[in-house]
Amino acid sequence: MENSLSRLLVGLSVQISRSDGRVHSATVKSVDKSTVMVEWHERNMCRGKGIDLSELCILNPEVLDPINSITSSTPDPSTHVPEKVSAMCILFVCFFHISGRRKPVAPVELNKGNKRLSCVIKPPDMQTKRGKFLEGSRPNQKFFEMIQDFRATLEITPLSTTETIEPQRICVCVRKRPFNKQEINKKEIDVVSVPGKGALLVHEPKHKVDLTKYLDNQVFHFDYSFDDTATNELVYKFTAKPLVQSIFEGGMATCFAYGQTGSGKTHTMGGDFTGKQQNSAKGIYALAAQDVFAYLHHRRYANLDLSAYVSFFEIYNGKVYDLLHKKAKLRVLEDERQQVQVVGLEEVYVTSAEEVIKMIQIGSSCRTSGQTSANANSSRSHAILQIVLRRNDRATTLHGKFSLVDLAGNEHGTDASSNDRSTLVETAKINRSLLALKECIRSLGKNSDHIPFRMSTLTKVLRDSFIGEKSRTCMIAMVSPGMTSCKYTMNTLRYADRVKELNGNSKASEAPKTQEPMNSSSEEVSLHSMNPVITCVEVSQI
Ligand SMILES: Nc1ncnc2c1ncn2[C@@H]1O[C@H](COP(=O)(O)OP(=O)(O)OP(=O)(O)O)[C@@H](O)[C@H]1O
Repeated sequence: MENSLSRLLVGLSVQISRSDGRVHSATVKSVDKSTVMVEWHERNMCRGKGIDLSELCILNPEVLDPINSITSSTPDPSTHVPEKVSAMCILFVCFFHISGRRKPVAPVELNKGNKRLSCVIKPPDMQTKRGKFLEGSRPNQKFFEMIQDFRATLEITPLSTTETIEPQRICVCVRKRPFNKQEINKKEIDVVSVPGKGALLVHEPKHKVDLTKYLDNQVFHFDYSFDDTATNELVYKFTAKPLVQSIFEGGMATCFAYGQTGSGKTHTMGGDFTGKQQNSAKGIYALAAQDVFAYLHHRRYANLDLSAYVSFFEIYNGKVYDLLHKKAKLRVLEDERQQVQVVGLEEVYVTSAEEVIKMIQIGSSCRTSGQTSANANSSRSHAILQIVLRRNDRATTLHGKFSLVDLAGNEHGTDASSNDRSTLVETAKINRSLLALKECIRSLGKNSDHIPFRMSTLTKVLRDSFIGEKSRTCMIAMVSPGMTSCKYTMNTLRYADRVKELNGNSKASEAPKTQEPMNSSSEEVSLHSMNPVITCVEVSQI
């Protein structure tokens, strides 16, 4: 039966429909049960995929013609009638299936019958692998294949390390983390594609009312997009690194890691994990500290006579806890001049990046093991590491500050599964602070006089990050790749998109002109070439 059908169809030019909606011609190569393998040429490559026979018939009703013409014409004695009849039967069944009976078919049955894959036609040894891959069943196999099919059409432009970095007042980036072991074991589907040039796509699996599966492919554009192979060093280079220089020029810099729990915020900021051990030297905190000391020891800034200090604290449920002082509870006060002070916050004088890394380790361990329920709390608290530059004068005047923030998981904003009172209060606080943060960055982007920093403890303690011409902000939105995180991924991207959208629309958001980026190996640059006025934001004692 299959042979007959193959003979009738193989070599035919047919129209095929791609998961991105394109319809184009392809050639039938083989028929296997109800799946028709087709091939076509695209970008100098031979590509192919399997299509359900019923689907092929919808787009190509003329494939029925050869049979019709055979049956309507005078019988040819040389033709093997039983074969033609069986082929006709298959096509008839297929046509019948499409025109009337498809809707009531249960999705499971659709899954079984509608095997569809997209692949680049490769040499025979690779095709064997493809066969094996086809056999592997996974939940939502159809969606998996549709995404693969879509990805095959994407042009990938990897982020080059030599790419020039545009100075921006507000920079918004996105980073996709790789699958973890658990997700691989569960055969999770990767619904996020990062083609590069700041773009990121979410292939949101959806069902039509008749249960037909389709992908809602949504594109987002950011300043930079990092795929799951990006290292912390690469992410740092394009995000926080450009901000280091601004604190030496009297500015306030802030770098936020935003995203769902488990999306990689702590990995990015605090350093990657080897088992349960975190390598604090490999996170953005440590990489920024290294650059701060490189700048501090450079001749360009030597005359400023600056010293570096570190503080590390956590905001949980609107309360501030000092991570460098056994989680001591601290008070946030504001004076009549709107200067905000975290009373008693330990600011440790540091002389090297290694010392900062030690502080990060102390603070991180305090964050995760300071309380019985602290592990759960870590994803519900904001952790803030501040590297402060002070002048070596009597008042140790504040010169510049870099705040690196590992935000609480944003999924609480949409997760209403718990009605436990304390969780609801906690959720409300997180939502409020994330909303306030967005509003403050928005005001910064607009150069607005009114900064709604009083909306939350987070924005109160970061108040000086949102004021002044030299404030610079970077947000790294983290996303998990899996289909089960799709809803949260979309929320993260919409939030980040909103921040970027404001940035893009606002003329005032253009980055203030800074000096040429400093190269530690470059010749000494005279202080005359620097901005003549160094703005100092003084923190008054309350
Ligand atoms: N880019 C990455 N490469 C490899 N592993 C990663 C990456 N990002 C995250 N991970 C791993 O994923 C797990 C969760 O990451 P992480 O703890 O950083 O998430 P999180 O967003 O900080 O979560 P929470 O909000 O609960 O603190 C960790 O085991 C981490 O090592």
